[in-house]
Amino acid sequence: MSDRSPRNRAPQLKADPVRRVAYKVIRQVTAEGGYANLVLNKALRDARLSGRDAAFCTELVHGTLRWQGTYDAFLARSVSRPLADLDPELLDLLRLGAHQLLNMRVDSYAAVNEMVTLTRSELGQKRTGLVNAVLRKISQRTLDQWISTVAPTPEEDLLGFLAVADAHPRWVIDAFDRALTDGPGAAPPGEAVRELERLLAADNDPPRVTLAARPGLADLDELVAAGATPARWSPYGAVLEGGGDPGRIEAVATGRAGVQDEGSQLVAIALASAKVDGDDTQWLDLCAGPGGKSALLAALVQQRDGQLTAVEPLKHRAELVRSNLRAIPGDHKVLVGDGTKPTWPAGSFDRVLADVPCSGLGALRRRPEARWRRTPEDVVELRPLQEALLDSAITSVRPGGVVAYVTCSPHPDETRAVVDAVLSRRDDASLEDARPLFPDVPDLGEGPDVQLWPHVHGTDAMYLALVRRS
Ligand SMILES: C[S@@+](CC[C@H](N)C(=O)[O-])C[C@H]1O[C@@H](n2cnc3c(N)ncnc32)[C@H](O)[C@@H]1O
Repeated sequence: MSDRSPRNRAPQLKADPVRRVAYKVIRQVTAEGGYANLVLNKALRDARLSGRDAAFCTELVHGTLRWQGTYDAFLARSVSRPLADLDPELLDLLRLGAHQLLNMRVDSYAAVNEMVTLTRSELGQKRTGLVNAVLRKISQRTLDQWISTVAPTPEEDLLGFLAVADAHPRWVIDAFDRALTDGPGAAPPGEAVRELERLLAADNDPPRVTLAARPGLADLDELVAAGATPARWSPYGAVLEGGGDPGRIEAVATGRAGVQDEGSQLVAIALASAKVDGDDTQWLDLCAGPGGKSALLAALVQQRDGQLTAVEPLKHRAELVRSNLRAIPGDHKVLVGDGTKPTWPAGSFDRVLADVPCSGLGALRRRPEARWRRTPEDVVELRPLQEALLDSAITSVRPGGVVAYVTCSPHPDETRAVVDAVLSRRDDASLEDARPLFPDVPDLGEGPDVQLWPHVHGTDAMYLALVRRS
């Protein structure tokens, strides 16, 4: 963020409206479990912030949330009582101040004064002394100096150092390290640490907005004419380099194109392009909400005169699937139901997507708060459902048909471990090499499953295993 003189001005009596909006958004995320992107977009609209003010507010919110755990480690050294004893609203103000002092080019004097003024207006005069004192302490060191103060040295504990320096919970770093060491597309021996560092850095960069032209309804030229650049591998993908509101593009507004990460497009295309002999008209999306992949699959099966059935247990998410399918011709069905309890006969489908609920650790770039909200227990708790859904997907596909097991997480306990466990109990299904279904995509390793990475492919960390029913 560049130095913005209006933000570096002398102390104000009234709180800066942009910082106030940022603070309110952060409160809704940390106290009420809101999703930063949704809450922020609404708050920017309600406060009519645009241009530089909107960009400043976005950086305040995203940066503060992304770096939360690291700032807490610094704050714990700067406050005389345990952080857990601080009022949560005060802690959020301190985190917001720390972000401006350590990661944005805001003048320290201005940052502290603005936060004191904001404290006075939001929490009353009594709290201003503590905020002033703590933020002055924070301002006495640079980010690197703070990291050396609180983190283990890289020689002592490299992953512990990276957890602080790159703002990821330690358990997440351990999982990424495992995936990069022995998962599909593992880094060459000795390279895993460098890869891990690149991955963590990529997670701290906001992703570019990628669009998918729905086959038969829009083509890439139309998106390019609207200012997008063709994506690297998806024949339907285009990137809005400068960001901006995708809804202004007519094809997106009318549902002929959608916003979809290139990795999500690639896994759906991979399922659609696996070789299947015989009938190929009945496709199932077993975990469909909100329906990004359903839309791409429905458009593709429509070109084969076929039909997509999409299943989603949550009514409001099933509505989102319907809305995503609204522009796609054909007799596609959206069922509100539990994918582990099929209401259709076994072997009804030629292709099945099981894009199972997961920790989402592959999409940390787009969800700034997610890394601190998820816990290792989430991964453990999701496991039985993931296994049951893959099992049900295999039962739902006919002999000779294929299942794509997909997660937007590279955590080994959600990817290979699930596939191995399910296949070890079934003698009617086996794993196939999925790499040829990703033509031209580099660095897919030894297979047979595929792991995409933000730092290698610029996509979310999508995982795909291709299972064929015998
Ligand atoms: C990773 S998301 C799917 C994303 C979707 N394929 C897309 O591209 O938009 C997983 C979905 O599975 C749904 N889900 C949860 N439990 C389920 C179950 N028992 N059966 C089917 N779907 C389930 C969740 O509600 C969520 O919408």
